[in-house]
Amino acid sequence: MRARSVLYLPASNERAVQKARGLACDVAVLDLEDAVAPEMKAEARAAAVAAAHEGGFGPRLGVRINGLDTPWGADDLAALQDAPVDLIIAPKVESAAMVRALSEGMRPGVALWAMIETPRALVDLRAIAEAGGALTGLMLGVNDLAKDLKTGASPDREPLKPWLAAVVAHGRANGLSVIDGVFNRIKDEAGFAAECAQGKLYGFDGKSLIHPSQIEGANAAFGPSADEVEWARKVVAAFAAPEAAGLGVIRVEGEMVERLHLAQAQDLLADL
Ligand SMILES: CC(C)(COP(=O)(O)OP(=O)(O)OC[C@H]1O[C@@H](n2cnc3c(N)ncnc32)[C@H](O)[C@@H]1OP(=O)(O)O)[C@@H](O)C(=O)NCCC(=O)NCCSC(=O)C[C@H](O)C(=O)O
Ligand SMILES: [Mg+2]
Repeated sequence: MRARSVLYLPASNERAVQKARGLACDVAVLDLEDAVAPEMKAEARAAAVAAAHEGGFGPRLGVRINGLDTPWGADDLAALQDAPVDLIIAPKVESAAMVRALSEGMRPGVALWAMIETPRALVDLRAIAEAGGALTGLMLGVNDLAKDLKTGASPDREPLKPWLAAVVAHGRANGLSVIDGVFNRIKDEAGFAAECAQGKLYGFDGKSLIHPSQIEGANAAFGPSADEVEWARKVVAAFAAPEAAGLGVIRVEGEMVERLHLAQAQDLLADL
């Protein structure tokens, strides 16, 4: 299922919760972690459970819980046991054991996305990605990562590039969804578009978002472009032609095309 646009909103913000119901994001995530002040944690948890029961959020609803090593994480997980959510997002996952502990506390059928946002998670990325259980996705947390790595500011995320590639590689190797991190400058449309394009280039399925104004750009950037759709149709048509019967490789508009490209084209068209 598509996850081009993954919109966070504080579960404690009633107005944002209401607004999210009418938005075109692929996943809405009610946040219980960093967007909620410590004194509001219990109230936000109850609001998230109530909002989930009320429903109306579009394709998929997730809740980002607090870490199990905080005073709130276990209660968050327990409160979500009977709530109709599709996804639980766990912040600051640092080990396979953490993935297993989270999975054991979840209702079967609910998916887990692990946030990769600490240096320890980078070092143990392989074990986390291979942990199994309910894990179906990796989500980059660029704010925490930049803070803990002590990287400098950079217009094109220069210091994070190895980790963008590593998260995609470990995610793909294990059949997981891979979601890029947030872009904080809400008004910087050009910067956001450039970062979406970069995320797509690295192989991410979609982007974490913080404001409704970012949804349309993310859906466009992480969906196939008109040119990609046109090319996919040409590849499928070329392999369907009688002269391609029995061939593993053909030439389409001057380019070598193999059956792996046919499979890629068929996948792209199936997702439309
Ligand atoms: C960043 C914001 C606090 C800005 O809020 P505000 O100034 O109120 O925005 P607007 O006035 O432009 O809002 C216009 C309307 O849109 C609604 N709205 C705003 N944001 C959202 C949202 N995310 N989802 C749904 N609806 C939203 C407002 O309510 C207005 O509605 P209305 O008045 O009815 O028209 C705010 O955008 C915000 O809180 N964003 C989400 C912040 C968040 O969840 N952060 C935590 C996740 S990101 C993170 O933690 C990163 C990661 O862990 C890492 O380490 O990198
Ligand atoms: Mg974070």
